[in-house]
Amino acid sequence: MTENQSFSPAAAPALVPTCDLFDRFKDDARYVLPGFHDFGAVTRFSGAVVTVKCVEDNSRVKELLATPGAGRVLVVDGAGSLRCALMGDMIAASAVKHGWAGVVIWGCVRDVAELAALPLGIKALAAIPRASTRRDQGLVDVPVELPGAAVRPGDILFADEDGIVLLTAEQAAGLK
Ligand SMILES: O=C([O-])CC(=O)C(=O)O
Repeated sequence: MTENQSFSPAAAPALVPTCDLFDRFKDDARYVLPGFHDFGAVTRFSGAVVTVKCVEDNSRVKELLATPGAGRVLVVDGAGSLRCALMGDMIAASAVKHGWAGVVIWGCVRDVAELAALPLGIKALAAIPRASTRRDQGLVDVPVELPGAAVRPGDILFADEDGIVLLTAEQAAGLK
């Protein structure tokens, strides 16, 4: 168990609109560049970040989303690969069952009709039927990149229809 996995749901961040976060923090906040789309039934979500860095191998994504999420958000740095999906309906259903607030994937998903019915925030680049090949590769809880924004474990992510904003835990604490 890592430090982040002890994150308490009672300390969940407020659901502040991303545009309000810009108005407050300006360029002291981090903004993910456009290109992500909503695939889950939840389009507004926030939570402390857990990270995975993996390329065309969703071994770590599957494992992590089968552990208690406690309202956190999994950020998957898939290097933007459009060649295969890093999450489908089975893994996403597991995330719901385990209490994750959302999953942001710099890469693809599949089973999008089923994903659209799940009470989970899901932002990804696109859909593709092809699944990834599990080779037991991938890094957990490391600094990762999304387009336009470096992401560290323990950051607080806010997502809504306007996009994705990242704050440090210290910045987010000031919102309360
Ligand atoms: O198993 C996978 O790699 C992705 C998938 O189809 C699922 O989550 O249902």
